[in-house]
Amino acid sequence: MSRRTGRGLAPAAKLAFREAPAQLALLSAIALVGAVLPVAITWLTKLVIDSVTAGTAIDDLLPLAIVLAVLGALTATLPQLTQYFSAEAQRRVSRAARDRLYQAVNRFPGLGRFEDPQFLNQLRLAEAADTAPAQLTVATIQLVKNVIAALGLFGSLVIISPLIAGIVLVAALPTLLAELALARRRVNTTVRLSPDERRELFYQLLLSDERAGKEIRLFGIGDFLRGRMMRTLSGIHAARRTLDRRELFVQSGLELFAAAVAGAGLVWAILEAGRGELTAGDIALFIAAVAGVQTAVAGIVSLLAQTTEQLMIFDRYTAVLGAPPELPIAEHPVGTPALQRGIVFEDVWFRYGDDLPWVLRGVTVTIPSGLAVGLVGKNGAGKSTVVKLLCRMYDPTKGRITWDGVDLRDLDPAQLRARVGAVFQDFMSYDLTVTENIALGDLTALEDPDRITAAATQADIHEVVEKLPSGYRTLLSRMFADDDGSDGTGVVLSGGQWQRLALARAFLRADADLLILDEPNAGLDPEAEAELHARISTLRAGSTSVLISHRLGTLRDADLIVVLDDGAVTETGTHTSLLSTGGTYARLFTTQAKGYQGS
Ligand SMILES: Nc1ncnc2c1ncn2[C@@H]1O[C@H](COP(=O)(O)OP(=O)(O)OP(=O)(O)O)[C@@H](O)[C@H]1O
Repeated sequence: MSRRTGRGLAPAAKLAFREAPAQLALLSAIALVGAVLPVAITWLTKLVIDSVTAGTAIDDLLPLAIVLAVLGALTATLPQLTQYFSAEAQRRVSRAARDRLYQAVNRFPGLGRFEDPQFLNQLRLAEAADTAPAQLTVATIQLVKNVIAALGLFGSLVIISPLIAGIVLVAALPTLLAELALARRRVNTTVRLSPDERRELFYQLLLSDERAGKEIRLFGIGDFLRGRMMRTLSGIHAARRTLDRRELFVQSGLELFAAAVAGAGLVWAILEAGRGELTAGDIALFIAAVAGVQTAVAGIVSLLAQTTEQLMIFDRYTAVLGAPPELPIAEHPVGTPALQRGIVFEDVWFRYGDDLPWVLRGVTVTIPSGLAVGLVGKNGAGKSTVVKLLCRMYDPTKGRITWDGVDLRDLDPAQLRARVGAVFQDFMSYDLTVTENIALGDLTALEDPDRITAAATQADIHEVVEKLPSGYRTLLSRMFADDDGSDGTGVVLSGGQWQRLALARAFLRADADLLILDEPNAGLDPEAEAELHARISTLRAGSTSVLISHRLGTLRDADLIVVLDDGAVTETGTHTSLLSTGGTYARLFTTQAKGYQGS
């Protein structure tokens, strides 16, 4: 166990003892009893045998036999008690460990970590490590127990034959080294297989996903995906098989070696007894002590290996917990005041990774406070990226974005986001009730049905909701059943209806300083789209909005239209001024208008 890995033991034990103090204290007490019992039983057995062979009266032997029987019964119950209390400790500690892990995950301010495969591998290992603190602590307690037991039995062996005692001890050394090497190999294999296991999980989820199911069936790609999943699984199994084989050979070899040492010791003891050097009780003590020491040493070795393995896994857990925020958070963030003047992009350059192409190339644009700004551009021009930067999901690679003159980097991201309402292009549909789906926009509305209804009405989904089986309490899911189990099928909305719910979620923040709608009308019919825009202009009159749409007609009333082309702003102006300039906007608009007129 390296010193770096070993350092994880203290925080793991601290967490474990804080979450399950009673269980771990009981486990320690049970372990102590379990450590002393084998030594006591071994010596009592010798005493009984020697007394029998010396012809001691049965009345004197009976109390000894009863004590032995009681100790035997106690020995039999200890494993069950150990199992019960360690399972309970495991549950309590892993619950706390998981809670901490996802608190840490929630603390990452941006999206960068979730697009980093290395971090995702780390996270997958950390997710599997929530049992590590309890396992480590229980293993350490068991380790101490085995050391005490081994010392007691070893002492007994030394009394009979220091030479054999020495041989048994030395014989344990290769086992220890081999088991530690195997433990390290096991963890390295798990780390190496983590990306494959994530991929295998991806295929599994895909094959049972309702949305993917449509394409899978239409294109007939189920067997293709299943084949890929099975190939990945075979690769994982092959790696694990290689490891298992190695363990089989190493461990069988070690077992044979231990048996040979014990056998040789037994032959020696019988020869000694033949020469009258050892009594029958001595032989019984010898056999029990050799077996006991070997079992205890094997236990120590396997616990050390387990501890090493768990510590290496716990290392990944602490790595995720200790990962710094991927966006620098100002030590003393400036409060985010209500937007007065506007948001300014100052020569903003952005790419998603150092080895990826530039997505924004020197964007300089002002979103003046109180105006509705339309963002227009071809697919991949960088519109949604601008939106993500506005919410500070990422920081510009070069340049800066200011909120009333303050760099977004100097603001507290949570405060900034509290001032923004948004419907993203890839908005979420939650398998929750209608109320919950809307209230996620502002959790304070969860207990305020009037606000929920008002937001739903503004998004023009109220009437649809009222017709649902349980109105606003209807569960929108085919994946989960209602809690009361009365409706096993759940309700599914149409694409446009989901989009309206996402709008309602954003409208809960109707007084937000900035409302961003990234193609909120993609799933809406033309009438609904016109109504939506009329409603937004009334609702947001005098407030700042950024609207993205490929249907340029819906943006013609925007106070300012910004055209983005290949990551750069190429035109800005009103609909009328841009049409008269005859640039990209004019070309796109005229093409669309012609399309609608059928000419
Ligand atoms: N998370 C990401 N990681 C890497 N590249 C990305 C990521 N998101 C977007 N991109 C790339 O950035 C470019 C701009 O994408 P963006 O989504 O901003 O365009 P858009 O103008 O909103 O396009 P559309 O009209 O199709 O929605 C694209 O080339 C895309 O491949």
